Amino acid sequence: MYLKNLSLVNFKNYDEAELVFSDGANAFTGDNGAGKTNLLDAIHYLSLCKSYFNPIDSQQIKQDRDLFMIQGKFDKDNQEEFIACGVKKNQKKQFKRNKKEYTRLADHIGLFPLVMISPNDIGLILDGSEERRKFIDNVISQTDNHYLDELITYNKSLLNRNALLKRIAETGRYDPTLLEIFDEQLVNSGKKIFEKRKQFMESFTQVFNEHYQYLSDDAEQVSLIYDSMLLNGDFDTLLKSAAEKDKILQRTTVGIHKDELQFTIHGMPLKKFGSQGQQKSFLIALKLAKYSFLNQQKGYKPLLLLDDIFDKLDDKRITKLMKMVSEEDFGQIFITDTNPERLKTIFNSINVKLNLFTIENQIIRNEQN
Ligand SMILES: Nc1ncnc2c1ncn2[C@@H]1O[C@H](COP(=O)(O)OP(=O)(O)OP(=O)(O)O)[C@@H](O)[C@H]1O
Repeated sequence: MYLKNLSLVNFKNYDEAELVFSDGANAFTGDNGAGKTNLLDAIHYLSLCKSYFNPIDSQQIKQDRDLFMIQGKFDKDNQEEFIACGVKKNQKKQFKRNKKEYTRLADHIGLFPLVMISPNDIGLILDGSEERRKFIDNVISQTDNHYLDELITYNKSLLNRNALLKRIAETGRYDPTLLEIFDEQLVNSGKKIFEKRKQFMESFTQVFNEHYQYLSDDAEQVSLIYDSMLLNGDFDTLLKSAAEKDKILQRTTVGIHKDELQFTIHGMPLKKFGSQGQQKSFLIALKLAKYSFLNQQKGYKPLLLLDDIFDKLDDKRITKLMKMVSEEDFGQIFITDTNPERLKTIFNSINVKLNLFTIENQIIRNEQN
């Protein structure tokens, strides 16, 4: 599966743009603010119906214009697939596959899988545990529809239970039957989510380790550990024993909403002890593991988008990474960099053909390297 071409109208800083891609390595180069990341984001739209960076569709319309259009042709198993996305100010987003409009955007997601690696992702390491739970939830739910349903049910039950705990504290009154019902709902979906996360993490961690060790040349010992209260006991029992504490605190203190992914380097927390390059390598290995997982589950290779990937990585890691993503385990890739000479040198050194685009004042020139 690969994207053959892309056409834009009034998307972010572009009036109009037309690009034809190769099924291997493609790169966008230009100064800061030239619009390199915007092109990656347009590709992200075609694949996942939304921007990677900004959830508000209307803000992607070029300033002072009324609508944007993104169109692209994918090749999937030698069949052409024409995808079009249009957003008009104050109107619902239109999304079409082969000229037929989707009634549910969810039906499109997963058909053209994509993995983006961007400097924005550093929050996965530096921010709170919710970011890391979102990461695993996102990967699992891309290949398992039931998982998302269980998550929705769990979160609803959690809200209900917390609201009840608050009411109990405020009124002093207590309906044990209602609490039992919410507990049962929470335990039911919580256990399923826990089992899926645990099972997923077993294979994911292994692939992650392989990618990290390759990138770092086995120089560093890193680990990715799934930590859940449910590893220490049955959810039902844990919930019952925390009941009094929960009533005092007016919230549910045990459950899979407290799960954490621990990232360590040489046994110490990565957030505090990892260098910026090591943190970036960790992030890349996580995303590449996501890529491998989607590839294995879907049976075809997702697109891989690498935004500003070279900053903070040493030359050895950059070359290893580029070599890896250009080899047969990976498919079509898109890279952004401010420095065209660096890109040319790296791709020449690994003997891989690069389809290079140079962007200046909205003009996109294509030169084959
Ligand atoms: N809705 C919009 N209308 C007009 N311009 C926009 C809009 N959204 C973003 N831009 C412009 O797009 C430019 C940023 O583009 P982009 O992030 O793609 O740059 P880049 O080439 O990746 O830069 P860098 O090398 O700094 O990462 C900015 O100049 C910004 O003002």
